[in-house]
Amino acid sequence: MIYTVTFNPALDYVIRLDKLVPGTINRLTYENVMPGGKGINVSIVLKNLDHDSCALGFIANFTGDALASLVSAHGCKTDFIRSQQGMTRINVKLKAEEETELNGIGPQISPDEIEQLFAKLDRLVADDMLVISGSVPKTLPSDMYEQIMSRLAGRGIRIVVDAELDLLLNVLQYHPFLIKPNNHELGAIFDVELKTREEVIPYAKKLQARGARNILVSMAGEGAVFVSENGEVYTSVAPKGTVVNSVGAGDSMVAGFIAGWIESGRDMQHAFKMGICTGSASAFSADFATRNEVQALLASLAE
Ligand SMILES: Nc1ncnc2c1ncn2[C@@H]1O[C@H](COP(=O)(O)OP(=O)(O)OP(=O)(O)O)[C@@H](O)[C@H]1O
Ligand SMILES: O=P(O)(O)OC[C@@]1(O)O[C@H](CO)[C@@H](O)[C@@H]1O
Repeated sequence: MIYTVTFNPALDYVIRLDKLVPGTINRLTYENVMPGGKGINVSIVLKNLDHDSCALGFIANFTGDALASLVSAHGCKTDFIRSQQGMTRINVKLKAEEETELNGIGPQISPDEIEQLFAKLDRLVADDMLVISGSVPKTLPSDMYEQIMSRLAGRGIRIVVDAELDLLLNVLQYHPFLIKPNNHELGAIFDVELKTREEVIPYAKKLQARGARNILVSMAGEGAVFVSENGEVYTSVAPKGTVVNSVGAGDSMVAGFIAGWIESGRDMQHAFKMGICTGSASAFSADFATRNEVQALLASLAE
């Protein structure tokens, strides 16, 4: 079974307007509420690709109810923990001349609620896959990723981590199956700017050497780089298309990689291509990638 953990889920309020003028009333030309949070996005895209998963995380209040029903409406299994204080956040994704994101705070999570999450994770068994991604709200201990990974170490569970800086660096000692920084996050770790796929390769190898088994570096419109635990290096351009909504492209890529890895009998190169095409298919549509959209991009990449 695949599980995803989202510590701080969200309702993504995606809005458009021609021009944002601060200090005035701005009228929207488009609005949509989507379930959000990185692990939840992975679960939704996995479902679009016909793979079941169970979304775990903390929700609270009426926004939490709305989130849970939206995720279920996508056909995803959920096992959320209900926090008693605060509310599931609303993250504003504003698209005008520039893209601006306002990510909310999220609920207060008690030690007892954290224990409830650990109890759920203790039920995972060998060959399960666990995706942990996204920020940790301030009311949770900053070492939540490490606590989970040390607790699950040695049990044959493949863990995928999509997180930034220290959250990522501190778990490498537990040998995650896959990590997915983008080129900016990878560059920030080594204090360099990485613009091309060729520039990314040596730094991906350096980060992998700190403990990750496989590393996938996403580069938005520039494509991606993959370094496997057997030393294979794959690079690819991104498929061509018009970007409609790139929120969650990275999460879609993670879902596509996992789906491709499972469907191909663990072929890393196929997983890599499927990851790229799923990320791009999501970027090219208002909603998340569908199976047909991914297949079409896979065909275009092969040409
Ligand atoms: N402009 C684009 N054109 C084509 N493909 C794109 C574009 N943006 C994203 N993608 C696809 O999605 C993948 C992941 O994108 P990106 O590198 O932006 O991830 P990310 O930074 O984790 O994104 P986010 O945090 O918004 O989910 C890319 O490797 C690429 O395959
Ligand atoms: O605040 P975090 O947890 O870092 O990111 C949350 C978020 O921006 O990430 C997803 C896109 O990847 C969105 O659905 C969501 O709003």
